[in-house]
Amino acid sequence: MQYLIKPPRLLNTVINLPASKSISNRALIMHALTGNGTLPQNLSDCDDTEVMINALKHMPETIDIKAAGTAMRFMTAYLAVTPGCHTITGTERMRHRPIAVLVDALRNLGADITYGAEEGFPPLIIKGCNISGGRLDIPGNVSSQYISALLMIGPMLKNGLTLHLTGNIISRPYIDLTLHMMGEFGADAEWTDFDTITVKAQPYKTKEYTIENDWSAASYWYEMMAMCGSLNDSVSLTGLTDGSKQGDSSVRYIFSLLGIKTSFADSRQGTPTTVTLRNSGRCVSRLEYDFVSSPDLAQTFVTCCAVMNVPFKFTGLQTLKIKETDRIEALKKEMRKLGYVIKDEGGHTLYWTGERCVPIQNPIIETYDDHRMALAFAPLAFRIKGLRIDNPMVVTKSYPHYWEDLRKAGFEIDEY
Ligand SMILES: O=C(O)C1=C[C@@H](OP(=O)(O)O)[C@@H](O)[C@H](O)C1
Ligand SMILES: C=C(OP(=O)(O)O)C(=O)O
Repeated sequence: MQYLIKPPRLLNTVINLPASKSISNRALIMHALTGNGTLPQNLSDCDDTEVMINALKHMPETIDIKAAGTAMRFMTAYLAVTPGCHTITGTERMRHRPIAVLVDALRNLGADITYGAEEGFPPLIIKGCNISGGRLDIPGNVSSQYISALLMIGPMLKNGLTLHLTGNIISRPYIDLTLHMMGEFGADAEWTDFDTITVKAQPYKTKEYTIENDWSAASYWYEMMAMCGSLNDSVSLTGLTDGSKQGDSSVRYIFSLLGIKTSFADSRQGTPTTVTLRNSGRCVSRLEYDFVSSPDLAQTFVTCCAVMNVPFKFTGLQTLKIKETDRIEALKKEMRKLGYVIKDEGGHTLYWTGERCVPIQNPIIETYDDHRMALAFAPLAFRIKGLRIDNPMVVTKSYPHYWEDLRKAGFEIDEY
């Protein structure tokens, strides 16, 4: 199936964003480790959180985690300290997303995990047992989700846990988010050096918890504001917090360089409120940015900057090739269809010098089972006539009501 997307003339709408899947999936693990208490409120209704809710509720012998990276990594650590024997598997892509760093770390701590097929990749067969914990060196340059997964079981280990992260630490705000939430759930976990984290053997406490909405999802509305470019347009997004611990809240600063102004209805830090976006019409002529702390925003800015005719150099993208698809290749290929020649360097940088090629008429954007391909390309419809998105339902991984929200905002979406 494809969606043909026609934009509205004006963008004036209020959007209730989905809840953050990163916060939802952390809250679910911590809630499960407390053993009781009320379920966190405002959990995301996205696929990646639904698989986690079902896995924790039913604990079947074989857990199919589908395409959810966080759920795969967090559940692996959780199952390692939970009685019972489980196989955890996922989609074809998930069975090719590396997990050896986490499995090695858990095994070094005493966990009983075997590979069900290829060494280093899911499926995993995990027998829960008592792990005493201790100190461990672990690469911090592959996926922060391995670190978060280990940290979250730290309070349950007899000797607590000290992680020494080696290599260039990537996606650091996600580790900080984990530590912050662990503190909210009563754990004692903190950075004790710039590369070392210590978790005390101090159990979680039950906590009533409400999930903040998703700043990564907000990025697509920022992109639409930048694309439509009229001073009379405005988009309001609900449930976001000034001073959010979500790393992707940095989107507001990066988009300020592209002219988008952000204002909070309630300026008290830490209170979820409505955020209003307006376009000032002022924009930098070139953008350089290091996305090592916010890799999920890369697609938003690659698509947006090129179509706004802002040459760019984006670094820190080394993790993009092991996400839902190889995002470096997917971006280069699909942007070429639109007439933009994006180049990569060393597997960690994407840049655009302004070079153009002949665009395809009525282009069909492939989404490669990657929600962010659909989410980031759809806003380009403001500038690209006849834009179609292939397999548009991929958005359910993080933002199930995206297309409904676009329709609400006045987009016409026809199905083919
Ligand atoms: O911990 C998390 O919630 C996430 C961490 C990031 O992954 P990496 O640490 O693999 O970059 C991010 O890309 C992902 O969408 C969510
Ligand atoms: C990379 C992502 O998700 P995950 O790694 O959790 O599958 C994402 O949502 O962009």
